Amino acid sequence: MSAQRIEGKQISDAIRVEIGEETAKLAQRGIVPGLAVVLVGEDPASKVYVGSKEKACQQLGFYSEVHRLPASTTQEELLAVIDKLNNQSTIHGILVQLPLPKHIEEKPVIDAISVHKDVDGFHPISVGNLTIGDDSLLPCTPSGVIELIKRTGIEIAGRHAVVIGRSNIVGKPVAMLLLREHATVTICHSRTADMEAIAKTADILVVAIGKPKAIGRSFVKPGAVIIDVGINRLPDGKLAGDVDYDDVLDTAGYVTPVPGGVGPMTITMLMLNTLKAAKQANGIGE
Ligand SMILES: Nc1nc(=O)c2c([nH]1)NC[C@@H]1CN(c3ccc(C(=O)N[C@@H](CCC(=O)O)C(=O)O)cc3)C=[N+]21
Repeated sequence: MSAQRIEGKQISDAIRVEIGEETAKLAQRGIVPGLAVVLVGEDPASKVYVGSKEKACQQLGFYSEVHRLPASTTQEELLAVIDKLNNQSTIHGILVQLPLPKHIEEKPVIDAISVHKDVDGFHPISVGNLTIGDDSLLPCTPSGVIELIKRTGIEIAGRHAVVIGRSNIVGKPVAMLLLREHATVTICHSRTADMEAIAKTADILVVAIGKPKAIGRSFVKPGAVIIDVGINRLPDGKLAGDVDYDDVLDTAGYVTPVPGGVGPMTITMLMLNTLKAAKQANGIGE
């Protein structure tokens, strides 16, 4: 038996159609969702991602601004750009592309973004709201993971979900979201003793460790749902996930590909957050 491939690109396209319809309705009331992306420096991968975000905005009829700042930009200059965007009424979402150059501290920059415009969901208040179950803008990759699972028709409640990785941008928030969906959640990381044995008890296995093809079939319970968050550029230029896709195919029940899995969902959830922020700024509830 071969695992079913979860087509992230197709699911993402379907959600974008829904976002486009909502955006058209808002346009009739004179509301246009606006996203500002701030890119500091010349990281080639970041440039590609920022280009995809810009394209998604165009496709959906959003207003977008990209602020391309030189690598020499100071912390103060970056904070001044954020302050301006916080106060700009045409902008409902602000995303500062990470990683930032080494001379800029991440925390003061994230803290400076208005919680109402925090479409990355990285602000401490957004993280706190997620943790206590209050409404907030959810981090894009983690909410994309949940959407992929739900829209594939997979039940989360009562299942054992194992998250491999404990980063603030993926591992921790995806664990909180799975908990909110009533999974029993285990988080594994570099100090976990016998990760293989724990992973093998997972009904849902979410992998976000940033090591190409690190997770093979020896980590997989037969029939398990595997969500691969990794995007690693191999020396030959190809992309690989953190999961060895071909190796797990005969054991898993469902598996996401890379590319075409979680990646496209991340950008779609960013668009959804921007739409939500625009509605909230105009006093329109969910
Ligand atoms: N403040 C901030 N927020 C982010 O959300 C953020 C960030 N910084 N820094 C970088 C990471 C990475 N990221 C991706 C988004 C889309 C794809 C994506 O669409 N990938 C496609 C194509 C990949 C390709 O061909 O290069 C796929 O997986 O199929 C990947 C990665 C957002 N990030």
